[in-house]
Amino acid sequence: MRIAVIGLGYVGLVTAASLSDTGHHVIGYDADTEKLESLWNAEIPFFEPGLAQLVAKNVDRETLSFSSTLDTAIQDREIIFIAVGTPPGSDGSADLTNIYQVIDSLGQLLDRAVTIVIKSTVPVGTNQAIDHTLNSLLKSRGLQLSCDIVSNPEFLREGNALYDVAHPDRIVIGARSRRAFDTMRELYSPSQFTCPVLEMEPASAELSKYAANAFLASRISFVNELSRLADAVGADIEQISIALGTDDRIGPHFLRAGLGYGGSCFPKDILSLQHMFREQGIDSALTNSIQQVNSEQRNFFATKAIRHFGDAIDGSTIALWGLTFKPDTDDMREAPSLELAQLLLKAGAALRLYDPVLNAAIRERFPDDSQLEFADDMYEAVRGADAVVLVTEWIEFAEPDFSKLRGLMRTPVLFDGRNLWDPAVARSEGFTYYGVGRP
Ligand SMILES: NC(=O)C1=CN([C@@H]2O[C@H](COP(=O)(O)OP(=O)(O)OC[C@H]3O[C@@H](n4cnc5c(N)ncnc54)[C@H](O)[C@@H]3O)[C@@H](O)[C@H]2O)C=CC1
Ligand SMILES: O=C(O)[C@H]1O[C@H](OP(=O)(O)OP(=O)(O)OC[C@H]2O[C@@H](n3ccc(=O)[nH]c3=O)[C@H](O)[C@@H]2O)[C@H](O)[C@@H](O)[C@@H]1O
Repeated sequence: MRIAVIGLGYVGLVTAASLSDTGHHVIGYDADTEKLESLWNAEIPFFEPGLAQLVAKNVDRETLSFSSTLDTAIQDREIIFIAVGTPPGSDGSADLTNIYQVIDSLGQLLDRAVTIVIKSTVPVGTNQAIDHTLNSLLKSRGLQLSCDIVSNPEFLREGNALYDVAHPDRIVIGARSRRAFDTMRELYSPSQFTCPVLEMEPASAELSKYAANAFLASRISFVNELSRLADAVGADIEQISIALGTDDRIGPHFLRAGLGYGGSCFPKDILSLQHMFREQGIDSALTNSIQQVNSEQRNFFATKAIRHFGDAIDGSTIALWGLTFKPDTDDMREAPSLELAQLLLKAGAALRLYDPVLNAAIRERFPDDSQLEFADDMYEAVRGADAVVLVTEWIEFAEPDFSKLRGLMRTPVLFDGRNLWDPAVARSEGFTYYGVGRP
């Protein structure tokens, strides 16, 4: 099928590359000209494993290309995906400015009926409102055509995005006509999509996306809250998570205690969901507490370091390993490292920061502070340090050379914010070890 993808961020570019790889013909467009320049130069503007190769492969075989104008991007297309950002507004609701910019332009440019697919995460009612806006714009131009608006929320995880898009657990389609459902089924007909295709009303599709993210986030907050009790009573949250996860009714995923979730989506989508509850005048005590528990978790963990050092934290040097919100991405949106760094700096520690994908954009996210410096190597970061705080569980941190580490550090103390290391091994190597909810 002939497809346009508008918005080439994490979701848009992965969608464009993956659909082109299944044999569809895809043209991508983004309002950010620098992003397009990089793509024309075969550079991917962000880090996602495997994406550079997939883009290059499909550009080469001419199933994927990029356009500098919306007008050319949508010419002769059957389906137009919209995957622009929907960041949180000041009241927590999703800011739909980017989406409506695209819809207004489409209202001026379209001269044929197409299927418009909303991939961006949008509050309930948005698809219906877009339907009204776009089709009114077309009508005001004297055109007798009606575009189908389809909600097709995305469930990919950064760092795992190509796999997730190629092997989804389900495909959710919210539409109002048989024609739209059939177009989407044809789009997802390539044999790799063996999962259930769920057809529903757009409102249910929109809310399914928020429900999934809030539910996953609630599991994380639940284990994190429990980890504080485990810490206090000498129980081990890792063993408790296994005991929980082996119950078929619960399942093992998203039960890892740590520093809480970050990223562009859980925090913003929960704010947006809270806003929807407020708008309807419905109490949302459970949803409200997900985010509250999450931010408390950073304090809970920073307090371990602050208590360990006492007054001596002023004058101490602490290395932070892992800065991105999770491994295998360079995304710093709502990364726990940002909050943790602030808390430790405020307590008086000097910080040495390292991340495997450390780049200028990551450095810029931290305060310009004489007490904070960056290291280009994980061991360089710990030279003369009084403690290491493991913030993001990149694979390269999984099995450090403990004896080298001990030799480089001033005092051998580990704060393992992701329960990545075996406490018994760390202690046998001569380290004082603190995890999350572990005795
Ligand atoms: N990042 C993720 O893992 C996931 C994100 N989502 C949702 O997908 C949407 C996009 O998220 P990301 O890809 O992370 O955002 P992003 O910020 O990485 O990319 C958005 C892109 O849209 C472009 N854009 C903004 N306004 C535009 C316009 N008027 N015309 C053309 N391009 C425009 C921006 O320049 C940017 O390149 C959001 O609604 C998000 O909630 C859903 C599932 C997963
Ligand atoms: O809407 C979105 O943007 C996406 O949000 C999440 O994906 P993502 O944020 O990329 O990454 P996750 O793997 O879900 O991790 C989110 C955060 O939770 C944390 N986490 C995850 C799992 C866990 O057990 N414990 C835990 O603290 C991670 O460290 C990370 O900070 C969802 O998993 C995707 O399904 C969804 O499409």
